[in-house]
This record gives sequence, structure tokens and C-alpha cells, in this order.
Amino acid sequence: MSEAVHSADGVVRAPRAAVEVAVGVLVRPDASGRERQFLLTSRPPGKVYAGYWEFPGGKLEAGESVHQALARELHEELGITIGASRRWHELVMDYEHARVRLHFRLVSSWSGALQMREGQAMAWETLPVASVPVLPGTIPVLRWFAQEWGHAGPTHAG
Ligand SMILES: Nc1nc2c([nH]c(=O)n2[C@H]2C[C@H](O)[C@@H](COP(=O)(O)OP(=O)(O)OP(=O)(O)O)O2)c(=O)[nH]1
Repeated sequence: MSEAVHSADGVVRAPRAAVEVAVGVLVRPDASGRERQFLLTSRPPGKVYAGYWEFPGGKLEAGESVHQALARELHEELGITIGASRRWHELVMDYEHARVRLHFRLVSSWSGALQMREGQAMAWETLPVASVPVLPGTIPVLRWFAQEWGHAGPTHAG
């Protein structure tokens, strides 16, 4: 069965190979002790979709597993060392600049203080997300949270 491809902008393009991307969904407990806060970061200046909010992560390098790529990217971007990561969802998103296969992994333990090493901004968010604008590839993740938490209403502002 072929994989569903989500268009980021509504344009349907010819099939092409997807770039594999490891994405970290860092979660922490809210005031009631439930893991309902998650970290969003803004895309750094100079990258496509600069200023859009996303989950931290990046492309796999040759020979890396998704977890290894995630650990490397989160260390490079945020200065933290992650513990285990749990496979969560996968999604193919088609942008004008590339088709990407996003491997979302949940991370609830890490060491080190968060540092924004690439000029990003960060926000601990919950639903509905207040940071704007969010990257198209981020919106399905907010829907998965909404389903799991029984959250009704908008998932993000704007
Ligand atoms: N990091 C991240 N990328 C995402 C998310 N959602 C989404 O569609 N993407 C897309 C945007 C980019 O096309 C691609 C990730 O590429 P990137 O440019 O951020 O990766 P990278 O850090 O390895 O970049 P570079 O070294 O090539 O500059 O995945 C997300 O939540 N986080």
C-alpha cells in the first residue's frame, strides 16, 4: 500500500524521493502532573520557513538511525543530551522545496539546560498553541495531541 502524502500548500506534485527527518517531541508535566507541555522552537534565520514554529530536529545523515539523528540534532541545536526516545508517528509532507518523511519521537528525559544555539526562539506550549505561525508539518502533531487528550476546539492560533 502506498504511503499517504500530505501537501503543505495544497499543490499536488509528482512523486519524488522523501528526505528522512528525525523530529523530537519533548514533553514535560504540567501543573497537574500530566505530560501536556511540549517544546516548540522557531526555524532559524536563513532556513526555508524561517520564523515558523516546529518541533526541533533535522535530517538523517548517512548510516544514522532516527534516534541517533535526533540525539545529534538536539545536541547541536539545543545543547541537551537526550535519554530514550519513543517512536510515535510518521508522516510524509510535500513542500515546494522538498518532500520529507517526518519521524516523530517522544522524549521525556534529557540532561543539560536548553540553549538556543542556532538563533531560534523556544516556547513550552500546550493546546491551543499560541506561537504563530506554525509550520504545516507541525499541525498534524497538534491534532494527534488533541485526539489523545480529548481536546476540542482549535489546536493553534491564526
Ligand atoms: N525540524 C523539523 N523539521 C520539520 C518539521 N516539520 C516539517 O515539516 N519539517 C520539515 C522542514 C524541513 O523541510 C525538514 C527539516 O529540515 P531542516 O532544514 O530543519 O533540517 P537540518 O537541521 O538537517 O537542516 P540543514 O542542516 O540541511 O540546514 O523537515 C518539524 O516539526 N521539525
